[in-house]
Parts: sequence; C-alpha cells; structure tokens
Amino acid sequence: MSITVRQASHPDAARAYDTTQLRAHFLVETLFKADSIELTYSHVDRIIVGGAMPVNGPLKLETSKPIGQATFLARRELGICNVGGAGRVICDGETFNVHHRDMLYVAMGTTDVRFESQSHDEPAKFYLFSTPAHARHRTILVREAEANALELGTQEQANTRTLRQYIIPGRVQSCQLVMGLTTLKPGNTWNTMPSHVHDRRCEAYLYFDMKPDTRVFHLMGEPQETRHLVVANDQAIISPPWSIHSGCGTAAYSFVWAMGGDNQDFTDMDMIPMEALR
Ligand SMILES: O=C(O)C(=O)C[C@H](O)C(=O)CO
Ligand SMILES: [Zn+2]
Repeated sequence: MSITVRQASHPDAARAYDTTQLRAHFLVETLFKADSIELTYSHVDRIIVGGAMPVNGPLKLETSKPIGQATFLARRELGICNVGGAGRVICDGETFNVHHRDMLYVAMGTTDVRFESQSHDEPAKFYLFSTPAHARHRTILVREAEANALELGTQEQANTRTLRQYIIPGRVQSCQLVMGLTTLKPGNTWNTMPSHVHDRRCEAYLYFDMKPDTRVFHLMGEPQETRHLVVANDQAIISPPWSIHSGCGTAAYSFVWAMGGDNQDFTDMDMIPMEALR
C-alpha cells in the first residue's frame, strides 16, 4: 500500500501554478496498480482518494500514519465504486459481490476490509473515497440499477448524460459522504456546464471507461481564473471548494463524483453565469 499526503492550496497560490504544479496538486495520475492499494490523503476536507486492484490475491486495507488511528475506518467512512471486472469486498467477514459500476458504502468502525477479483484476467478496480466520520451507519451495497437516476442535458449542448446518485440522503445514510456517477451518452462531451461551485463541500472526480486515445479537458479554478487539466482514463481530480469542476472530452466518458463537507444537499450549488467565466 502507498499513501501520499497533499496539502490544500489557497486559490491565490493556485493562480500562479504552471501545468506541472497544477497536476501535482489537483490530479491523481495513478490509482490502479496491480496487487496494490494506492492512496492520496488530501488536506482538502481530509478526504482520501485511491484505488485497490487485486490481481493475484486479496488485498487488505491497512491504516497508516496520516490516518492516525489503529484501523483505517476507526474514524472514517468509505465509498467504493468498482470500475473494473467483477469483484468482492469483504467487510468484517461479510462478503459483498461488487460488479462494474456498483457502489458499496462501508461504515465507520469496520475493522477489516479486503478486496478480491473474481477473475485474474479481468481484475476488479475498486475506486476508494473516504471522509472523516463521527457515527456508525449501515454498510450497504447499491447496484447501478438501484441508484437514483437523473436524465440531464440536451443534444444541442452536447451534454446529454445520466447522473446516478448512490450514496445520498434518503438512499444510503452516511455522516458526510455523498457519491454517484455520471455517464455521457455517445456523441456528447460536456459535463457540469453551466458550471458551479459549492464552498460547503469539496468534490473529487474519477474519469473512467475512456478509450486509451481519448482525453478529458477538466476545467478547474475560480470562475474568473479557470485552468484546465488534461485527464486520461482512470485518473482522478481533487476539486477544492473554491473551484469549478467541469469538463469536455474528445469522446464520451463516465466519471465518479464524490463529495464531503458541511452539508449533504446535492442541490446546494452556486451556479456560475456564463458571462462570469474567464
Ligand atoms: O453531470 C453532472 O452535472 C455532474 O455529475 C455534477 C456533479 O455531480 C457535481 O458537481 C455535484 O455537485
Ligand atoms: Zn459539484
């Protein structure tokens, strides 16, 4: 297992970052490495983003110094989305079969979390998003078909997409973690435009199910100071509360979005008028 700690950036500092610095602070390039758990601990809302990719055997989620607890989930909750082949997550001895695009919410206080792939040839890729927690809720699996589905966008605006809310009040109870995934319809390229910010919550995006030769130009920054990050398949973005998070792909794509912060109100967004974007 590897864990990298990233400091939060003030927007005044981020304005001066060059491409290399922008990528070092906001892009997570490697989440899935065979037989490894790769984690990034961010001081933005103390979220952890990462990936677990069991190929030749099971992987166990261990704690480490930045977490400061005897077990990973002693004071945390965890959202897991499988973006690879079929797999299993075993939580304190209970097995959950997690298929491609299913999500599992794992409760605070779970002491033993293990990851397995069903097939060595098509390994599972478990995307991990964790936030601090103060209460134990129920560990629960949500299949893609069980999530709340919202149809958004128009073909004219090249942003026809299905947004699925998996871990959200009313569906899965959590302390602060909110998580789901959005899939663009073929021929559509834009996500989350018109853009928004929500200073009450940070957000992370994992772009996935992209062909190797496609890219997403992820837009970030304060609305009047936008920047872009060129993102390949299976790479993640840490979006601080002051930043827009939007993107345009060279082809259709999917992304897992996940949030943590002061509220769990999905609709609490400050929309940015087009004329305010720079
Ligand atoms: O397609 C979209 O629009 C999104 O997926 C938006 C994200 O879910 C989001 O930014 C929620 O705050
Ligand atoms: Zn958002």
